[in-house]
Amino acid sequence: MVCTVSTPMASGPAFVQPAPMTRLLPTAGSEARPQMRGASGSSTATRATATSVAGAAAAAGAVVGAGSKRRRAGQMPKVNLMPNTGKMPKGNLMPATSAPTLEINYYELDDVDAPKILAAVQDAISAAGPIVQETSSPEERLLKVLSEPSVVAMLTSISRLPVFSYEMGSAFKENLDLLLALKQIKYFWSVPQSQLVILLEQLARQVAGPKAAEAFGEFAQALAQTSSHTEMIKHLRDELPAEVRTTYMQNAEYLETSDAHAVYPTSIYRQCDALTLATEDASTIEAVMSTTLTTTIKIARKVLEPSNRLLADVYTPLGRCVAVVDDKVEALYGKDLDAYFAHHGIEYKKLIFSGNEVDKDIRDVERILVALKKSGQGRHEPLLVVGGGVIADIAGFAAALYSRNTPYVMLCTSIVSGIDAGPSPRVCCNGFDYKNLYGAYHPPVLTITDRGFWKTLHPGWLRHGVAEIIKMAVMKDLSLFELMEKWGTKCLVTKFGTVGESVNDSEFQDICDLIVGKAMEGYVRSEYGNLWETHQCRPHAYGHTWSPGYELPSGMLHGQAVGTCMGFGAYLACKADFIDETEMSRILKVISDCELCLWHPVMEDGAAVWQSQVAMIEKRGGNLCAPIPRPLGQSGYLNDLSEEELLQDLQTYKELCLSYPREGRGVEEHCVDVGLEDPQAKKVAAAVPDRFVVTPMDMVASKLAKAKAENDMPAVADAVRMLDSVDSMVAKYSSQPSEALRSISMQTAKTNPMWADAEKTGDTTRLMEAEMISGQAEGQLLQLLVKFGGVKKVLDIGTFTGYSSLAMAEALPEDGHLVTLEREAVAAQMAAENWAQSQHKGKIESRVGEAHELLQALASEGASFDLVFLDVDKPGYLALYQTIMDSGLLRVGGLLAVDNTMYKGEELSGEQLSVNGKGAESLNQGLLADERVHQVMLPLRDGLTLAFRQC
Ligand SMILES: C[S@@+](CC[C@H](N)C(=O)[O-])C[C@H]1O[C@@H](n2cnc3c(N)ncnc32)[C@H](O)[C@@H]1O
Repeated sequence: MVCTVSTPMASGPAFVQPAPMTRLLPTAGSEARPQMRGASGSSTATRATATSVAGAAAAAGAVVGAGSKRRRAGQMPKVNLMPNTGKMPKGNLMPATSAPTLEINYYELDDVDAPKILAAVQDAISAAGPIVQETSSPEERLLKVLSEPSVVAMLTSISRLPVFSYEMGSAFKENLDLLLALKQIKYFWSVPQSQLVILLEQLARQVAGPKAAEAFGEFAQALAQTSSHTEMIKHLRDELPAEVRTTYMQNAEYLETSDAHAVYPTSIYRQCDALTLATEDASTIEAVMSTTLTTTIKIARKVLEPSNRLLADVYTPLGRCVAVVDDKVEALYGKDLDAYFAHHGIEYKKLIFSGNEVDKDIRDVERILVALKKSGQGRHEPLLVVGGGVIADIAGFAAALYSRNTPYVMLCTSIVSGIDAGPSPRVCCNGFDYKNLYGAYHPPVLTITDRGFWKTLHPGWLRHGVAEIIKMAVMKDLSLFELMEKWGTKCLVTKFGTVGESVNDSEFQDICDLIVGKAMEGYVRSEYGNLWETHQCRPHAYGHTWSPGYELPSGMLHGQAVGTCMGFGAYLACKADFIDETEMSRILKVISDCELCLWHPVMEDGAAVWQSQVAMIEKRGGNLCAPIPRPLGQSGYLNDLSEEELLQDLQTYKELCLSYPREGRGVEEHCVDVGLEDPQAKKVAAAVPDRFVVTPMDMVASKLAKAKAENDMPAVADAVRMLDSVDSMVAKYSSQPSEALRSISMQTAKTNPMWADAEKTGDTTRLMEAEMISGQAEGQLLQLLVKFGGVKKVLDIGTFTGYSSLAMAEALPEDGHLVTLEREAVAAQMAAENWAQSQHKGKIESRVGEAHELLQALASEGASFDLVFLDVDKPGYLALYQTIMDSGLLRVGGLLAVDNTMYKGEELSGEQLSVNGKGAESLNQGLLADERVHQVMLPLRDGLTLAFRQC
């Protein structure tokens, strides 16, 4: 699909086409200048300049001469300019001014003559074909191609065409790929060398077939290997033969005044035009301005396979690609993206951002802007945006803001972005708890939808996206509706032909593409003609009139809420005689078959639904303008619905829905059902003041949340300082350790180099670290437990340098006994040396070996302990725990203390657990499932769990 979006330049009074153009202003100089004409004046000098330049182009064989000019650069509306006769047209009540009006026209372009353009392209391609296959260097071949008279003629003449105009679109509407190439060829002078050759290849494919295109393709690949292929064509001018150079330069000079877009473009995807009318004394000026944007949409397959050139053709000429990528997409397809760009020799800079609704704040947009600046993003190079609806919205908005507008290519990876948010001109972010409060109108220059990405979508997300397809089908396309009736369920089950047997079902593959393409086409047909939302007849707002009032409170997925609103809209359409009952039933059935919600209990709150209608009327400029089908497949608008009627209609609609499967309810209706946070819960939590801050951790979390919301780095630093100080505070206000324990801490702190050597020499079986020591807070807790519990017999599993052993021994009574187990003889030896000076050393018995074996031995000796401290390698935790319990090593009424049960917070981070993290998790689960113990996990240091053996 190739679309040109043009905003209407004029509305209101009818204008009449002007007499042929003449200019009043001289044309010399480098800036594009407006051409101003008075009622009757003209400048022959200026006209002579234009004619002589046009003559030069004609001499080179240009297909369109100066005799056939248009005034429009882009697709200007068919305006009729008022003849400036000084007399008012009949029926006009406005008095005429006697002074002549000055009229400023900005551009002067050639007429579109499709057969001539086509012939010129054919001539150029057949002349260039043999040249690109020569054996000389790619650089030489390119110069030769550019010097070929028919190529010169084609390029210069296309550069003078209104390529974004309605006439151009109509002339080439039967061949959209040709139209797309011609739109860009206009800018040939300023595009990179590679880009021009890729465009020639595309032209060749359209006018001379795949074989001819192949030769250009090979040439493009050879050229892409040269160091200069990213340089603009105009930089080759001095290497061209003199007469060729002169022709190109004269063309450039001519364009400077007739259409500067073509010779000094800031963007090859948008143009401007205006009509300015001024009284002779310039005391009153009436002007209208327009912006014309061009965009392309492709429903494609296997976009990231190296053989697919859609992205490569955009980024090879630039030599690099800067991309904003959704973090979840990066996790799933990051390697494929890396490999794709590496294969094509394109430098790939990826900027990863979260694509969650909660991360759709203006600060998230700002973060993207900062990243773009850091990556040196240029205003000419299209940014690549890869992801779903949220990334499409925030990265598109960042692109709109960056350098006031930067083009971007949207690679849609979700169903919602693939048919709705992706090609949407409405880019935005949330603010002050309002969805999409800030935004701009900035569609991508290229949107690519590849449903291959949908295979990894949660089924709930697919359903939610299907709602948008049904929306377009009901409002715009009966044939799409019929496809959904027939294939909607299968699309859901097979994730649009991306899983199971359906992958090899070519007929179904085509059906899926057709459904996606038609949904997309319906969407842009509704949206692109009303780009700035300057009126409210917006068919794509079907299903979006009443549900905004209850979507958040219900916690429903957007698509599910849209389902309810579409169903209700269909019911109202039937009631208004816009559709008949059969059509209404068909609509409700498709919604229900696609497992979407028709009715949700939240709709019982009629007052809230009415409030939504009131808010919508305000938003829609005082009109309800609720889009509903009229008839099925076409759009109508409901404008009057009183509160009383609404409440009554909701009740009748509810009764109707109850007869549908699941009593009208959807499958996995709510955000939480598909693993997403409930946005309402999030909103409520965000609104909760600091009164819920009751612990230092709460305070840190609260500060960090606030800092995140306000992008406040000093507040982040403050939170970090607090976190760092927690251990010091615990140490400060806990009993102080003995001198012997202090000494063990100090000695152990120096051991790291020694442990590294010991591992290398094989003196230890594992790498030990000074940080393995338990330390003061735990030491004091263990001492307290020994004292409080009247403990006499302690088992310390994991001696290391002897800190926990000595700490507990110090607390034991004189007749107390502690057995400590250690696998590494070196550590056990060091511990013994550390206790050597302590008066409590006699209470300690050290055993060296694998804990498991040592436990078996202790058990066979009939040993039993009041307190067991477990602090060894985590993967063995659960097995050791079971041995301790099953063998009776921990007596009933005894206490088990286990260290590191929160293992580095791995489980909290949500990242994949390490083997140690998994070991800690297994033990935690084991404790939970074991009724013999009553336990509590304390967030002391790395987590310390105390488990009392009750039976
Ligand atoms: C974290 S450190 C113990 C720290 C000590 N409790 C303290 O208070 O400083 C773990 C010790 O257990 C030992 N260890 C690890 N796994 C073991 C096992 N399966 N059997 C015996 N000892 C083991 C290690 O060699 C290490 O010295």
